[in-house]
Amino acid sequence: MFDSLSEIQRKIVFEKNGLFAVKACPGSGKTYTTAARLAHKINNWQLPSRGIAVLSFTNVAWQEIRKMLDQNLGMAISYPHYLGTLDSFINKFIFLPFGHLIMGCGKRPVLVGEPHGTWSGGNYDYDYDQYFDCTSFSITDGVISTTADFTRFHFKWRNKDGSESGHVNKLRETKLKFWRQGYATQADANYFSLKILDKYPNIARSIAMRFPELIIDEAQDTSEIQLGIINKLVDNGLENVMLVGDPDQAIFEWNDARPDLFINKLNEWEENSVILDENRRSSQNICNVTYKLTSRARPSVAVTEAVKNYEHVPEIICYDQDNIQSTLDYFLRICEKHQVEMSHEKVAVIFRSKSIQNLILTQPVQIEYPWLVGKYFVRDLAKGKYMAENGNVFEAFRLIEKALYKGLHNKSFCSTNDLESWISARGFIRHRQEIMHLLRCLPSPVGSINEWVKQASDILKMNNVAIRMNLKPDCPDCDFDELFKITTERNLGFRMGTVHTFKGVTFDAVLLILREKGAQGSFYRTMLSRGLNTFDDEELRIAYVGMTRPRKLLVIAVPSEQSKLAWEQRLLR
Ligand SMILES: Nc1ncnc2c1ncn2[C@@H]1O[C@H](COP(=O)(O)OP(=O)(O)OP(=O)(O)O)[C@@H](O)[C@H]1O
Repeated sequence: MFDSLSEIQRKIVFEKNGLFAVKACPGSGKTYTTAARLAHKINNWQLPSRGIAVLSFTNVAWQEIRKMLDQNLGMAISYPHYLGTLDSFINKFIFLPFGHLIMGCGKRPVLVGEPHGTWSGGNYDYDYDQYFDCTSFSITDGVISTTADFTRFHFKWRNKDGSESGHVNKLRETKLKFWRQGYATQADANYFSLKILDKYPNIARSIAMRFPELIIDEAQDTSEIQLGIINKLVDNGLENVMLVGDPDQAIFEWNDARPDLFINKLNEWEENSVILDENRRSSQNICNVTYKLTSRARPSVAVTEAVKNYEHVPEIICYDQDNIQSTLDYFLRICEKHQVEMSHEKVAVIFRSKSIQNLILTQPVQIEYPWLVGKYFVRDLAKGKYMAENGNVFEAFRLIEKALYKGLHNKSFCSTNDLESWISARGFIRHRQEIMHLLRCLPSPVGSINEWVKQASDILKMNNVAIRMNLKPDCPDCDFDELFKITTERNLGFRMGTVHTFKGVTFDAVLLILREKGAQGSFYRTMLSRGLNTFDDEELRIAYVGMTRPRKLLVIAVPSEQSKLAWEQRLLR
């Protein structure tokens, strides 16, 4: 692992210390270098109860570091060091042990909402309780949405004159109510953690003692609050921080990413910082095209022997919405012609919008969901049965037991503790037997959901399970497959997913499918003709992350000749 490091990578691995940032282009070995630095540090570590924390943003990203260490050096990370997500670090060392000091609840808080579990709060359509899991607070204490999907809310956040609508205050009250009961979402956990470190500097000092070295991968995705937490640790004695990231790849699922935060840090620590600008993933042809979407003056240099001179020049093609299959066929023919092996590891179809996936899998674009607010356990029971029938009995069991708990106790959320106490009160064996019995007895998950719910209600009654199941009275009936079809890539032979799911991942060949507009509603061709680049707009960064995944083949598909022209003018001229 160490032998193949470039000179500048070696500097990062063996020499750099103190506070510094590494600004790097796609495929420049950010993950590889981070893993190598960690290995080198651990091999020379002298402190028995203090360690290095290596943090990334997604589970996929930190697992990639773990895999690189395991495969290259047979090394595993254990105490006193910590490898995981930044969120998990914040939860474990700040929020869960100390959250009660500041939340107004008398006990250790419980994390709810994704990724910790589904929140099903609220008892009627306009009940603000249902929004607890998709709202939080900003660094300046304003209520914010943590979902990009504003159709989830039954109201507008702003009045016509731009002022905050009265609904926002209702959301604030809901947040305070559930906080006092000890519930918090991940965004709340970050918000409170910054407040904890601010109010109790001793806690910040003890974390800086426990982890004298912090390495943050994908640091371009650090939010203002998370960066605030890192700054607090530095203010309280943390001496070694390495932030490694690429501002051109700052993209965030539910919020505008803030590449400027990383750039500010880079400027603040300029003297000690480093730039990694050799591309170890892609061909020079791909580098020559993709950099044109950024503000950089020159393409990065492709250095990997096996791909750097690969002859295929990225293509931009038009697709027909009603016949996306012909575009797929075209891409697969190119892969075949260039002898790219068709497999999930090597080939991917990547899109910005999930609606493209529906086109590929010929699923309905949108259906109205029949679930009633406050009765989401009906969905979970139906989904559990569907999953069991499709071979995923373990997950189905877990979904059904939590759904039953919520239905029987009229609760919005079932935490691990709730579930454990319920199971121990019922008796473990009886609990398992009853859930398995119900899983078997629930009607077969085919055809009409209305019909299924009627039959399932009777079955629950016969089994003395006292919960009432119903659906929205005026919702059109839908079919099980429409509701729950598990999107399977298995038969397609290649990977398929949104740009966000493939961040940091490498393929040999990529088909990137874009719509006319990004999710925020701006036309790509307008952004391109106005000369905007990845620094100006998150939609362009998302497209950039997608187009920098392949080693050898890149095909970008857009929906009209006009779009094609705009993309060609920017990337291919
Ligand atoms: N010094 C090196 N020796 C061998 N392989 C390397 C080296 N540096 C990087 N690589 C390889 O180059 C590829 C890209 O590296 P890596 O995934 O670390 O880049 P990255 O900068 O994290 O990419 P992205 O910005 O897209 O997330 C990987 O296959 C990695 O194993």
